[in-house]
Amino acid sequence: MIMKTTEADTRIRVAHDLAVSVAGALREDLEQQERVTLVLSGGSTPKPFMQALSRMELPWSRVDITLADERWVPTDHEDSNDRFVRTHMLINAAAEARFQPLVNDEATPEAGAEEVGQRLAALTWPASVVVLGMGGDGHTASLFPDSEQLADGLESEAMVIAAHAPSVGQPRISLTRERLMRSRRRYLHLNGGDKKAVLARAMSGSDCLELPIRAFLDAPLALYWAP
Ligand SMILES: O=C1O[C@H](COP(=O)(O)O)[C@@H](O)[C@H](O)[C@H]1O
Repeated sequence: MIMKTTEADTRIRVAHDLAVSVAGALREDLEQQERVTLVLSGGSTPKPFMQALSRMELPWSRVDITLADERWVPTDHEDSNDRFVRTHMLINAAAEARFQPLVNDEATPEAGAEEVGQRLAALTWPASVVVLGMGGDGHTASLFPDSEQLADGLESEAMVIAAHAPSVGQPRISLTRERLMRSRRRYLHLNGGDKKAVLARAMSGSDCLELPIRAFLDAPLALYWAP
């Protein structure tokens, strides 16, 4: 369920509002525990959010950052979420944070998933914050409606799954729904009327295989949206 909706008239403003909320949540948890885990999404939407968050004052050396999903491409590839995080998040004050990538040197996500899962298992769970995005087809992380691995990603108790979808070219690796839900707070960051309409459609139905974002609407989710 959408517990709280924060809207702003510009994408920069909503990105800043989200960064303030995430920083506050991390600070709160860092008062209680030594390390915290922050799970971020790739795609184009999070860039101003990451840049704003990177400037927030926090004990960043105690923050572990990882991703909700990744393309199985070299980390210098222009589509790499790893590269995106290093460019837009691990800068300014947040350069002190530790980053845990979702890729390794294996040729495929199937071959690499076990090692990635072991590394992620060593982080602090539940994660303090998961920031999700959503595509126009209702996918979130790399849980795509046209993926043969979707049902597994929604039901498996594994840390990660290898994912392939005809709608996207590159093989992917994705945290499962179970792992993304293993978090104290979840935020959904969207821009544009089209995505708002997709979310409204998701909220009025129940088939998670049609719109995978539905699988995250049965628990509190805070929406951050700008036109
Ligand atoms: O492929 C992906 O798409 C979604 C949304 O991306 P955006 O470019 O529309 O912001 C993203 O949440 C997901 O992590 C990413 O891998």
